[in-house]
Amino acid sequence: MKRARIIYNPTSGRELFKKNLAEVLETLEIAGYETSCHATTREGDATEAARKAVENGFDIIIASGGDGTLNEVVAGVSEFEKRPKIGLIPMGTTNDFARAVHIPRDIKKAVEIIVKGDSIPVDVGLVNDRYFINIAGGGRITELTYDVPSKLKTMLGQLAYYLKGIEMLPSIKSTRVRIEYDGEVFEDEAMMFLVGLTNSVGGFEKLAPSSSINDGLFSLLILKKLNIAEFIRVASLALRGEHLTDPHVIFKKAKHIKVTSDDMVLLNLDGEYGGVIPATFQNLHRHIEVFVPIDEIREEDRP
Ligand SMILES: Nc1ncnc2c1ncn2[C@@H]1O[C@H](COP(=O)(O)OP(=O)(O)OP(=O)(O)O)[C@@H](O)[C@H]1O
Repeated sequence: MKRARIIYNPTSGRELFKKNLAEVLETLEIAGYETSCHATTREGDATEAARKAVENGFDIIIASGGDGTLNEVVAGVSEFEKRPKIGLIPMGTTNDFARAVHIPRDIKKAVEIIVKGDSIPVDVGLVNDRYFINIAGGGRITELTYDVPSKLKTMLGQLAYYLKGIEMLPSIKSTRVRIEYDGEVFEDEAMMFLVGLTNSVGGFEKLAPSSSINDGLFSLLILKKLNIAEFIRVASLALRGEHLTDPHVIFKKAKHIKVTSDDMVLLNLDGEYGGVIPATFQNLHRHIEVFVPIDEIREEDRP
Protein backbone atom coordinates (compact mmCIF):
# COMPACT_ATOMS: atom_id res chain seq x y z
CA MET A 1 0.00 0.00 0.00
CA LYS A 2 1.22 3.52 -0.83
CA ARG A 3 1.73 5.93 2.05
CA ALA A 4 0.75 9.58 2.12
CA ARG A 5 1.65 12.19 4.74
CA ILE A 6 -0.57 15.25 5.04
CA ILE A 7 1.13 18.31 6.50
CA TYR A 8 -1.44 21.01 7.18
CA ASN A 9 -1.44 24.45 8.73
CA PRO A 10 -4.59 24.69 10.89
CA THR A 11 -4.38 28.50 10.89
CA SER A 12 -4.20 28.94 7.08
CA GLY A 13 -6.67 31.20 5.32
CA ARG A 14 -10.15 30.72 6.72
CA GLU A 15 -9.17 27.76 8.89
CA LEU A 16 -11.54 25.23 7.27
CA PHE A 17 -9.30 22.24 6.58
CA LYS A 18 -9.78 20.34 9.85
CA LYS A 19 -13.54 20.15 9.37
CA ASN A 20 -12.97 18.34 6.07
CA LEU A 21 -10.17 16.07 7.22
CA ALA A 22 -12.28 12.89 7.64
CA GLU A 23 -13.54 13.14 4.08
CA VAL A 24 -10.02 13.78 2.73
CA LEU A 25 -8.68 10.69 4.56
CA GLU A 26 -11.51 8.55 3.25
CA THR A 27 -10.95 9.60 -0.37
CA LEU A 28 -7.23 8.86 -0.10
CA GLU A 29 -7.91 5.51 1.56
CA ILE A 30 -10.30 4.43 -1.20
CA ALA A 31 -7.58 5.40 -3.70
CA GLY A 32 -5.13 3.05 -1.97
CA TYR A 33 -3.20 5.44 0.27
CA GLU A 34 -2.52 4.72 3.92
CA THR A 35 -2.51 8.28 5.23
CA SER A 36 -1.34 10.07 8.35
CA CYS A 37 -1.41 13.75 9.29
CA HIS A 38 0.68 16.39 10.93
CA ALA A 39 -0.82 19.73 12.00
CA THR A 40 1.84 22.44 12.05
CA THR A 41 2.28 24.40 15.26
CA ARG A 42 4.66 27.20 14.30
CA GLU A 43 6.96 28.59 11.63
CA GLY A 44 9.43 26.00 10.35
CA ASP A 45 7.39 23.05 11.57
CA ALA A 46 6.23 22.05 8.07
CA THR A 47 9.88 21.86 6.92
CA GLU A 48 10.80 19.54 9.76
CA ALA A 49 7.68 17.42 9.22
CA ALA A 50 8.44 17.13 5.49
CA ARG A 51 12.05 16.11 6.20
CA LYS A 52 10.84 13.39 8.57
CA ALA A 53 8.28 12.20 6.03
CA VAL A 54 11.04 11.75 3.42
CA GLU A 55 13.24 9.92 5.93
CA ASN A 56 10.32 7.66 6.86
CA GLY A 57 9.81 6.71 3.22
CA PHE A 58 6.40 8.24 2.50
CA ASP A 59 5.44 7.94 -1.17
CA ILE A 60 3.76 11.33 -1.36
CA ILE A 61 3.51 14.42 0.82
CA ILE A 62 0.38 16.57 0.73
CA ALA A 63 0.78 20.20 1.77
CA SER A 64 -2.44 21.81 2.94
CA GLY A 65 -2.21 25.52 3.59
CA GLY A 66 -1.09 28.66 1.83
CA ASP A 67 2.06 29.47 -0.10
CA GLY A 68 3.98 29.67 3.19
CA THR A 69 3.15 26.08 4.08
CA LEU A 70 3.96 24.81 0.58
CA ASN A 71 7.26 26.70 0.68
CA GLU A 72 8.20 25.02 3.95
CA VAL A 73 7.26 21.55 2.69
CA VAL A 74 9.29 22.04 -0.50
CA ALA A 75 12.25 23.27 1.57
CA GLY A 76 12.08 20.11 3.70
CA VAL A 77 12.00 17.82 0.68
CA SER A 78 14.48 19.66 -1.54
CA GLU A 79 17.69 18.61 0.25
CA PHE A 80 17.11 14.93 -0.50
CA GLU A 81 18.35 12.97 -3.48
CA LYS A 82 15.12 10.98 -3.79
CA ARG A 83 12.14 13.32 -3.39
CA PRO A 84 8.52 12.19 -2.97
CA LYS A 85 5.84 13.76 -5.17
CA ILE A 86 3.97 16.69 -3.66
CA GLY A 87 0.19 17.10 -3.54
CA LEU A 88 -1.35 20.46 -2.74
CA ILE A 89 -4.60 21.44 -1.07
CA PRO A 90 -4.75 25.25 -1.26
CA MET A 91 -6.13 26.70 1.97
CA GLY A 92 -4.22 29.99 2.19
CA THR A 93 -5.14 33.57 1.53
CA THR A 94 -3.60 33.98 -1.92
CA ASN A 95 -2.37 30.51 -3.03
CA ASP A 96 -0.26 31.86 -5.89
CA PHE A 97 1.41 28.55 -6.68
CA ALA A 98 -1.88 26.62 -6.74
CA ARG A 99 -3.33 29.24 -9.06
CA ALA A 100 -0.35 28.94 -11.41
CA VAL A 101 -0.85 25.16 -11.77
CA HIS A 102 -4.68 25.37 -11.82
CA ILE A 103 -5.35 23.55 -8.55
CA PRO A 104 -8.76 24.78 -7.34
CA ARG A 105 -9.45 26.02 -3.81
CA ASP A 106 -12.17 23.38 -3.45
CA ILE A 107 -10.80 20.73 -1.05
CA LYS A 108 -12.64 17.83 -2.68
CA LYS A 109 -11.46 18.74 -6.19
CA ALA A 110 -7.87 19.28 -5.00
CA VAL A 111 -7.82 15.80 -3.43
CA GLU A 112 -9.27 14.26 -6.61
CA ILE A 113 -6.32 15.71 -8.57
CA ILE A 114 -3.90 13.94 -6.19
CA VAL A 115 -5.84 10.69 -6.41
CA LYS A 116 -5.90 10.85 -10.22
CA GLY A 117 -2.11 10.89 -10.10
CA ASP A 118 -1.03 13.11 -13.02
CA SER A 119 2.04 15.15 -12.17
CA ILE A 120 4.56 17.55 -13.72
CA PRO A 121 8.07 18.56 -12.70
CA VAL A 122 8.46 22.17 -11.55
CA ASP A 123 11.48 24.40 -11.00
CA VAL A 124 12.44 25.42 -7.46
CA GLY A 125 14.33 28.60 -6.59
CA LEU A 126 17.31 28.58 -4.25
CA VAL A 127 18.45 31.94 -2.92
CA ASN A 128 21.50 31.81 -0.65
CA ASP A 129 20.44 28.78 1.43
CA ARG A 130 16.65 29.16 1.26
CA TYR A 131 14.11 27.78 -1.18
CA PHE A 132 11.13 29.30 -2.95
CA ILE A 133 8.54 27.81 -5.22
CA ASN A 134 6.78 30.86 -6.54
CA ILE A 135 8.42 34.23 -6.10
CA ALA A 136 11.26 36.00 -4.39
CA GLY A 137 11.40 39.75 -4.13
CA GLY A 138 12.89 42.75 -2.43
CA GLY A 139 12.08 46.41 -1.99
CA ARG A 140 9.76 48.27 0.35
CA ILE A 141 6.59 47.20 -1.55
CA THR A 142 7.28 43.52 -1.04
CA GLU A 143 7.76 44.10 2.69
CA LEU A 144 4.10 44.95 3.23
CA THR A 145 3.15 41.26 3.38
CA TYR A 146 4.86 40.96 6.78
CA ASP A 147 2.67 43.65 8.26
CA VAL A 148 -0.70 42.04 7.55
CA PRO A 149 -1.93 40.45 10.78
CA SER A 150 -3.06 36.82 10.54
CA LYS A 151 -6.46 37.63 12.11
CA LEU A 152 -7.11 40.21 9.40
CA LYS A 153 -6.22 37.68 6.70
CA THR A 154 -8.60 35.14 8.22
CA MET A 155 -11.42 37.67 8.12
CA LEU A 156 -10.77 39.49 4.89
CA GLY A 157 -8.66 37.17 2.75
CA GLN A 158 -6.73 38.87 -0.01
CA LEU A 159 -8.45 42.19 0.58
CA ALA A 160 -6.29 42.52 3.70
CA TYR A 161 -3.18 42.85 1.49
CA TYR A 162 -4.75 45.52 -0.70
CA LEU A 163 -5.90 47.54 2.32
CA LYS A 164 -2.39 47.40 3.74
CA GLY A 165 -0.99 48.38 0.34
CA ILE A 166 -3.17 51.49 0.16
CA GLU A 167 -2.30 52.43 3.73
CA MET A 168 1.44 52.14 2.97
CA LEU A 169 1.47 53.78 -0.45
CA PRO A 170 2.77 57.20 0.68
CA SER A 171 5.71 55.64 2.57
CA ILE A 172 6.99 53.44 -0.28
CA LYS A 173 10.54 54.43 -1.16
CA SER A 174 13.05 53.28 -3.74
CA THR A 175 16.40 51.62 -2.95
CA ARG A 176 19.66 51.67 -4.92
CA VAL A 177 20.44 48.12 -6.06
CA ARG A 178 22.80 46.31 -8.41
CA ILE A 179 21.18 43.40 -10.20
CA GLU A 180 23.34 41.15 -12.39
CA TYR A 181 21.40 38.80 -14.65
CA ASP A 182 22.97 36.48 -17.24
CA GLY A 183 25.74 38.94 -18.14
CA GLU A 184 23.62 42.13 -17.99
CA VAL A 185 23.57 44.68 -15.15
CA PHE A 186 20.93 47.03 -13.72
CA GLU A 187 22.41 49.52 -11.26
CA ASP A 188 20.02 52.25 -10.17
CA GLU A 189 17.16 53.17 -7.84
CA ALA A 190 14.36 50.57 -7.88
CA MET A 191 10.99 50.31 -6.13
CA MET A 192 11.21 46.53 -6.13
CA PHE A 193 12.58 43.52 -7.92
CA LEU A 194 10.83 40.17 -8.34
CA VAL A 195 12.36 36.84 -9.28
CA GLY A 196 9.50 34.60 -10.34
CA LEU A 197 9.06 30.94 -11.16
CA THR A 198 5.34 31.10 -12.00
CA ASN A 199 3.06 33.68 -13.58
CA SER A 200 0.98 34.36 -10.47
CA VAL A 201 2.01 36.83 -7.77
CA GLY A 202 -0.22 38.22 -5.03
CA GLY A 203 -3.26 37.40 -7.10
CA PHE A 204 -1.87 39.28 -10.13
CA GLU A 205 -2.04 36.44 -12.64
CA LYS A 206 -0.59 38.45 -15.49
CA LEU A 207 2.47 39.85 -13.74
CA ALA A 208 4.84 37.55 -15.63
CA PRO A 209 2.51 36.29 -18.36
CA SER A 210 4.86 34.09 -20.35
CA SER A 211 6.47 32.26 -17.41
CA SER A 212 6.89 28.53 -17.76
CA ILE A 213 7.02 26.61 -14.48
CA ASN A 214 9.70 24.20 -15.62
CA ASP A 215 11.92 25.83 -18.26
CA GLY A 216 14.86 26.36 -15.89
CA LEU A 217 14.56 30.15 -16.16
CA PHE A 218 13.46 32.88 -13.76
CA SER A 219 11.28 35.80 -14.80
CA LEU A 220 13.05 38.90 -13.51
CA LEU A 221 10.91 41.99 -13.09
CA ILE A 222 12.44 45.27 -11.95
CA LEU A 223 10.24 48.27 -11.18
CA LYS A 224 12.33 51.44 -11.47
CA LYS A 225 11.90 54.49 -9.26
CA LEU A 226 8.57 56.29 -9.81
CA ASN A 227 6.15 58.58 -7.95
CA ILE A 228 2.80 57.57 -6.43
CA ALA A 229 0.74 58.59 -9.47
CA GLU A 230 3.03 56.65 -11.80
CA PHE A 231 3.00 53.70 -9.42
CA ILE A 232 -0.79 53.51 -9.44
CA ARG A 233 -0.78 53.74 -13.24
CA VAL A 234 1.77 50.89 -13.63
CA ALA A 235 -0.08 48.78 -11.01
CA SER A 236 -3.34 49.12 -12.93
CA LEU A 237 -1.53 48.21 -16.16
CA ALA A 238 -0.16 45.13 -14.32
CA LEU A 239 -3.69 43.99 -13.46
CA ARG A 240 -4.34 43.69 -17.20
CA GLY A 241 -0.88 42.29 -18.01
CA GLU A 242 0.02 45.43 -19.99
CA HIS A 243 2.94 46.66 -17.84
CA LEU A 244 5.85 44.89 -19.53
CA THR A 245 6.43 47.54 -22.18
CA ASP A 246 6.21 50.45 -19.71
CA PRO A 247 9.53 52.36 -19.51
CA HIS A 248 9.56 51.95 -15.69
CA VAL A 249 9.60 48.16 -16.02
CA ILE A 250 12.42 45.79 -16.95
CA PHE A 251 11.29 42.25 -17.67
CA LYS A 252 13.79 39.54 -18.62
CA LYS A 253 14.18 35.77 -18.52
CA ALA A 254 17.38 34.78 -16.71
CA LYS A 255 19.06 31.69 -15.29
CA HIS A 256 21.51 33.34 -12.87
CA ILE A 257 20.67 36.45 -10.85
CA LYS A 258 22.68 38.28 -8.20
CA VAL A 259 21.40 41.25 -6.20
CA THR A 260 23.56 43.51 -4.03
CA SER A 261 23.08 46.90 -2.38
CA ASP A 262 24.77 49.20 0.10
CA ASP A 263 21.42 49.51 1.85
CA MET A 264 19.60 46.97 3.98
CA VAL A 265 17.18 45.14 1.66
CA LEU A 266 14.92 42.41 3.06
CA LEU A 267 14.06 39.42 0.92
CA ASN A 268 10.54 38.12 0.64
CA LEU A 269 10.26 34.44 -0.30
CA ASP A 270 6.81 33.15 -1.25
CA GLY A 271 5.18 35.86 0.86
CA GLU A 272 7.26 35.40 4.01
CA TYR A 273 10.44 37.04 5.29
CA GLY A 274 13.49 35.27 3.79
CA GLY A 275 16.69 36.97 4.97
CA VAL A 276 18.54 39.93 3.50
CA ILE A 277 20.62 40.63 0.40
CA PRO A 278 23.28 40.08 -1.00
CA ALA A 279 21.37 37.35 -2.76
CA THR A 280 22.44 34.82 -5.36
CA PHE A 281 19.57 33.06 -7.13
CA GLN A 282 19.87 29.57 -8.55
CA ASN A 283 17.17 27.79 -10.52
CA LEU A 284 16.88 24.09 -9.57
CA HIS A 285 15.50 22.81 -12.82
CA ARG A 286 12.53 20.38 -12.52
CA HIS A 287 13.42 19.70 -8.89
CA ILE A 288 9.99 18.74 -7.53
CA GLU A 289 7.17 16.69 -9.03
CA VAL A 290 3.69 18.09 -8.26
CA PHE A 291 0.24 16.58 -8.80
CA VAL A 292 -1.77 18.80 -11.18
CA PRO A 293 -4.91 18.74 -13.36
CA ILE A 294 -2.89 17.79 -16.43
CA ASP A 295 -5.52 18.86 -19.01
CA GLU A 296 -5.29 22.44 -17.76
CA ILE A 297 -1.51 22.65 -17.95
CA ARG A 298 0.01 24.28 -21.05
CA GLU A 299 1.29 21.79 -23.59
CA GLU A 300 4.91 23.04 -23.27
CA ASP A 301 4.91 22.55 -19.46
CA ARG A 302 3.77 18.90 -19.63
CA PRO A 303 6.30 16.09 -19.29
N1 LIG B 1 -0.11 26.55 14.09
C1 LIG B 1 0.43 27.66 13.57
N2 LIG B 1 0.19 28.87 14.13
C2 LIG B 1 0.69 30.00 13.60
N3 LIG B 1 1.46 30.04 12.48
C3 LIG B 1 1.71 28.88 11.87
C4 LIG B 1 1.20 27.63 12.37
N4 LIG B 1 1.62 26.65 11.54
C5 LIG B 1 2.35 27.26 10.56
N5 LIG B 1 2.42 28.59 10.76
C6 LIG B 1 3.10 29.61 9.92
O1 LIG B 1 2.14 30.30 9.12
C7 LIG B 1 2.74 30.70 7.88
C8 LIG B 1 1.71 31.08 6.82
O2 LIG B 1 0.85 30.05 6.60
P1 LIG B 1 0.16 29.70 5.20
O3 LIG B 1 0.96 30.14 4.08
O4 LIG B 1 -0.23 28.27 5.26
O5 LIG B 1 -1.22 30.49 5.30
P2 LIG B 1 -1.70 31.96 4.98
O6 LIG B 1 -0.75 32.93 5.54
O7 LIG B 1 -3.12 32.05 5.40
O8 LIG B 1 -1.71 31.99 3.41
P3 LIG B 1 -0.84 32.71 2.30
O9 LIG B 1 0.60 32.36 2.57
O10 LIG B 1 -1.34 32.13 1.01
O11 LIG B 1 -1.14 34.15 2.45
C9 LIG B 1 3.60 29.50 7.55
O12 LIG B 1 4.68 29.85 6.72
C10 LIG B 1 4.09 29.01 8.94
O13 LIG B 1 5.36 29.55 9.22
